[in-house]
Amino acid sequence: MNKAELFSQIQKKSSFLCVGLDADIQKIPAHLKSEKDPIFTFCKEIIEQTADFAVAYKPNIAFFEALGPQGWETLQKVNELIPKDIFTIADAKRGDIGNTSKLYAKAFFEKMDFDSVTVAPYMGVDSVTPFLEFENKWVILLALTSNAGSMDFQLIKDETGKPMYQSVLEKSQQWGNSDNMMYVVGATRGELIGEVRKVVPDHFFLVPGVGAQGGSLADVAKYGMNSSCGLLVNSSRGIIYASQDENFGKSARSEAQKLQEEMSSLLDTYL
Ligand SMILES: O=c1ccn([C@@H]2O[C@H](COP(=O)(O)O)[C@@H](O)[C@H]2O)c(=O)[nH]1
Repeated sequence: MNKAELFSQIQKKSSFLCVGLDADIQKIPAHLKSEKDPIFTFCKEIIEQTADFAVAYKPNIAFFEALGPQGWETLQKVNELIPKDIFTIADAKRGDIGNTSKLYAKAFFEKMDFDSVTVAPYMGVDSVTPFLEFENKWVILLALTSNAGSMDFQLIKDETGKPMYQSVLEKSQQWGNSDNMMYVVGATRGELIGEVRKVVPDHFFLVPGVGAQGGSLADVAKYGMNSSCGLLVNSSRGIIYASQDENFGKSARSEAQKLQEEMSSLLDTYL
């Protein structure tokens, strides 16, 4: 999916919601555990109930990998189930020496046909560029993450006062552009999102951290929205575990709808 197609979906649905599929076998409703593939059944119901409001789905690969070989099969089946006009993100946080990154890219883009994969920038140019060699596929580079540990490295300033996340943003401009690269920017970072936006005015941000991590959707839009929206805001646990009984799908739908309605009004305000 290209940038224009993504923006068109955002306009059509009045939404920039990404539903995170962090499908934890310990947390899914008890009645699903007797199913042949409980995680698949769970994700299927979540996708069917939320697809009207979502412009992206983000399976976090950890939750599938943790199930062993069966988990990879489940991930593939889940990805195939997602409607083709909805953007898909493999949240895998990959990145290694060039020849290894190349095979990670092949796995997620060719074998599994995801639209995008999250990539860690720490190993630099040769670890990231192999992911950029696939047409209509995207790298989503970790820039300013939502967790407390992001302070350990990302906010360290160099001798000119520039924080490390800013160096990541600037350097990576030499690798990709706003048609094949997005950045992870945590919703918990408040007005720092505006600082990121100043450095990369045209790129999309994948923004985790609303819902369970307490980030403010209004602040994300205020500081981060650009003329093509430029935001995919993720919520995982706040949607998929809205209830853990037989009605979990309907509860997820209702949470997704609430976020979409807020997003619709933010799009009216800022676009
Ligand atoms: O900075 C980051 C990068 C990735 N994540 C991932 O996003 C979701 C958030 O889940 P919630 O339940 O909505 O908190 C999860 O998959 C994380 O691994 C992040 O939170 N922050």
